[in-house]
Amino acid sequence: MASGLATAWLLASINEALHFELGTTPALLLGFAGLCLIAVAGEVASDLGNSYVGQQAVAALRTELTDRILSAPIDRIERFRTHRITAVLNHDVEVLSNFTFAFSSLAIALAVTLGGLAYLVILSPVMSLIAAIALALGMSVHMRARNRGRSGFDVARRLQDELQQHYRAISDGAKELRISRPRRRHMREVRLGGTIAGIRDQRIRAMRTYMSANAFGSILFFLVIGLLLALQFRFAIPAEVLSGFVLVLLYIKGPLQQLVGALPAIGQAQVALHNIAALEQAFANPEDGLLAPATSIPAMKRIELAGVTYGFPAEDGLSFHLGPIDLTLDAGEILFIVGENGSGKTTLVKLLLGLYEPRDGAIRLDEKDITAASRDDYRQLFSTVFADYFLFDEVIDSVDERDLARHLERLELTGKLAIREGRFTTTDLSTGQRKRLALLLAYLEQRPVVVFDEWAADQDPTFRRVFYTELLSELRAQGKTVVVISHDDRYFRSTDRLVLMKEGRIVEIRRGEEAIGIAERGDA
Ligand SMILES: Nc1ncnc2c1ncn2[C@@H]1O[C@H](COP(=O)(O)OP(=O)(O)OP(=O)(O)O)[C@@H](O)[C@H]1O
Repeated sequence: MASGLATAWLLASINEALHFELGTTPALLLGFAGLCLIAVAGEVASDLGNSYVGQQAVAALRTELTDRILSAPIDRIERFRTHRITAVLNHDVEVLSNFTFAFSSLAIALAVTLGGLAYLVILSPVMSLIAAIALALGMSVHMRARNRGRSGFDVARRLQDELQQHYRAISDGAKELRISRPRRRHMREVRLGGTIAGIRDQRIRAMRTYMSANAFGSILFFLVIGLLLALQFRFAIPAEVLSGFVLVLLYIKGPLQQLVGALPAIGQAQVALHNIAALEQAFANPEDGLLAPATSIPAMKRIELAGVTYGFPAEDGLSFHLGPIDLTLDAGEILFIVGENGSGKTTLVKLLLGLYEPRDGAIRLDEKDITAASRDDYRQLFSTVFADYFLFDEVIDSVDERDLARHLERLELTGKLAIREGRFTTTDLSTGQRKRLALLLAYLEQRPVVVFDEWAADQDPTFRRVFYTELLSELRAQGKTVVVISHDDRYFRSTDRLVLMKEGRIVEIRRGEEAIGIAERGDA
């Protein structure tokens, strides 16, 4: 602000010096030098301070957003969709980051403009009224352009979400696209082509609106200056006032255009802020302390699900309703959950793990109800290998070398990889081997309950047998409780209890040997 005001003051001094009868005096020169110094020093300080504060704010925003995602309810994350999260984290935060760099020069431009206008009012209130009317007209056109432009950027931003989705499809689905020419062409011409062209057209349209408003603003400027020149004799405008007006108007045209030129960036920053706010709001979580330091692993004797229900919201189709579910899980047992595809096995397990909050009913650990405050401690009971597991390459648990060697041998991974500086030396393994590595991580976590969702689905027959007949009972022998979602009816005899699910409900619970009956009847 100081820099901008000093610049406006400089204009006033120059105009004064032009009409000073005694010529330039030392005082005038000294004042001129002082104002130059303030203008330049203010600009430098403002730029430096701005980039520091701006980048601090952007770093804080990045941390805040990733914290939100780390603590968000899992069902909200699933509903929000990964590509939309990526678009907010990459695109929207970057737009804001870029905007912060422009901020100091915009503040200076604003101060120069305001200071210049203030000088005009001092020079001639009547003539500045004419200038003010022209300016107000220009502003109103710009405001309308801004609103239209912003809605264009809004549409373009929504298309950007789609683009992220297509980007994922062309990298994750590279193999499928390479095999199928029709799908590849459809992806290029229809999906990618349509979205890319849509973003281009929306942006061009938005920019065109801004540019037309800009041109109108320039014309207004010259009209006002022309009008003043034309009227100078009719209204006997003093030379000092006229030159002051022309000088200031010509000078502030630059900063004013800079301000107006920033409107598209401001429009995009507003859209970005709106998206960030939407993500923050969607991911608010009633659970506190999810980012607190790790505590010791809890113990369990019995977990009880009493009248637990859950429902997915019906967005495009029929909603799925689970429960009411009554089920207990005792320490040291092996429990199989079986049932047709879509019967609700994974959903039940997500409730058991405390990943979904039950709509009704209660989950109890050793007869104590799990609440929002205790849910994250409760989750620490479990190690998991989900059907759609994610393999982290970092090992954060302390590893006993002999233990590791034993596990690697057990999982037939000896010589394939090692742990160096807390990381697996490679995760470039076959599909089945990667899944064994996920199992190894679950082992290393040393939690009391281990949950496998269709773990054996991509294992060879020999290792599948090892898993069901040896590994599970080894885990039980170590005192662990094991929950297995399975379609392998040949191995249902490996369980202590078997839960059969159908259409979101438990329809049968069998003990030990009785489970074989289900397999033989082929009910599951
Ligand atoms: N994220 C989701 N949003 C909406 N509905 C979902 C979601 N996940 C699952 N569903 C619905 O819930 C039902 C149960 O899904 P779930 O994954 O629990 O089945 P499952 O028994 O584990 O099936 P599978 O054997 O195929 O793994 C499905 O029919 C599906 O329609």
